[in-house]
Amino acid sequence: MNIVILSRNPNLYSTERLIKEGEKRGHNVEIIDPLKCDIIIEKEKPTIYYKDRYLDYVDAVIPRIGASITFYGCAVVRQFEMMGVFTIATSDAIQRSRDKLRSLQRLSKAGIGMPKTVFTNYSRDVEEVIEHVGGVPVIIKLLEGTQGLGVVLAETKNAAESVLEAFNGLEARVIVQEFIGEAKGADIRALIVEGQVVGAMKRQGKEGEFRSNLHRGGSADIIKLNDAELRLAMNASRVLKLPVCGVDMLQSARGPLLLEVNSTPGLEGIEKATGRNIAKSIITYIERNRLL
Ligand SMILES: Nc1ncnc2c1ncn2[C@@H]1O[C@H](COP(=O)(O)OP(=O)(O)OP(=O)(O)O)[C@@H](O)[C@H]1O
Ligand SMILES: [Mg+2]
Ligand SMILES: [Mg+2]
Repeated sequence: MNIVILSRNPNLYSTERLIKEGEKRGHNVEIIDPLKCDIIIEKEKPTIYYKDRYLDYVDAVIPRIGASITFYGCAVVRQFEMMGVFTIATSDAIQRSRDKLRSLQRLSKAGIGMPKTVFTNYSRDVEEVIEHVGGVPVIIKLLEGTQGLGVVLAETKNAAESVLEAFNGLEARVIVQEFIGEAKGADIRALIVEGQVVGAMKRQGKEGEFRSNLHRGGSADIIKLNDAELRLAMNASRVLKLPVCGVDMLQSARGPLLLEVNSTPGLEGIEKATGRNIAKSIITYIERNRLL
């Protein structure tokens, strides 16, 4: 099979692992920078031009699209879809998952537990907003943040007010969320392939840090999920139509609460914490499904 990894950086752990496992199984795996693709649209002959050739021989794509190039990256994935190429994440699903508000709205409708969340357009009635989520402390989050940047813990009403004012001044859209103190600075990342959990880790923020992101200095350990956690992870993958994804959740007194679903989950943390070969699971998933 000819497999294309859409990525800007060939040296990332995840990219290297996918190439290695793909080649081990006899596939030709190529990395293509989506920003260097020209999308050619005409009647009934969609194609993609890359460097000096047409990408008309590709059987499957693995999008690894960074948040900063979502628009262009998704346009390239969509073009592959139009060409009948199998993708492990559709352009629509990637785009939807990048917006936390849009995702949470869909997931709440599907009955998935989550921290109570408010989206508001102005900062005047901060008191009411804070009341909606049960009082301070509250979490304030940029809708399109990643790696824990743009996630703020406001411990007092004054702090919440200032943060909301600052984000408003920058015209940055945010959600206000109930702070789940029981999580104690930890969260769970479940890695899903083909709709099933193939590995899970608990990430613990460093001392004094409420964010558990590995990029913020957190550490990770393998964890066995209970039934409620397994169900939540698989439901989230199904609702957002992301058969391959990373589902983040918090453990709370009222059971697991969904934080977000990542359409391009990193493999390094989860493979190292669990000892599982997740790259191989992704390749075998492609083998089983591209002919469907
Ligand atoms: N409502 C909350 N209550 C308690 N802790 C929270 C809450 N929301 C987020 N956190 C903590 O902050 C971290 C970052 O939040 P979140 O995952 O929403 O942001 P992100 O920037 O999108 O991160 P990622 O890199 O995983 O995409 C979480 O992993 C969790 O540890
Ligand atoms: Mg995120
Ligand atoms: Mg997260």
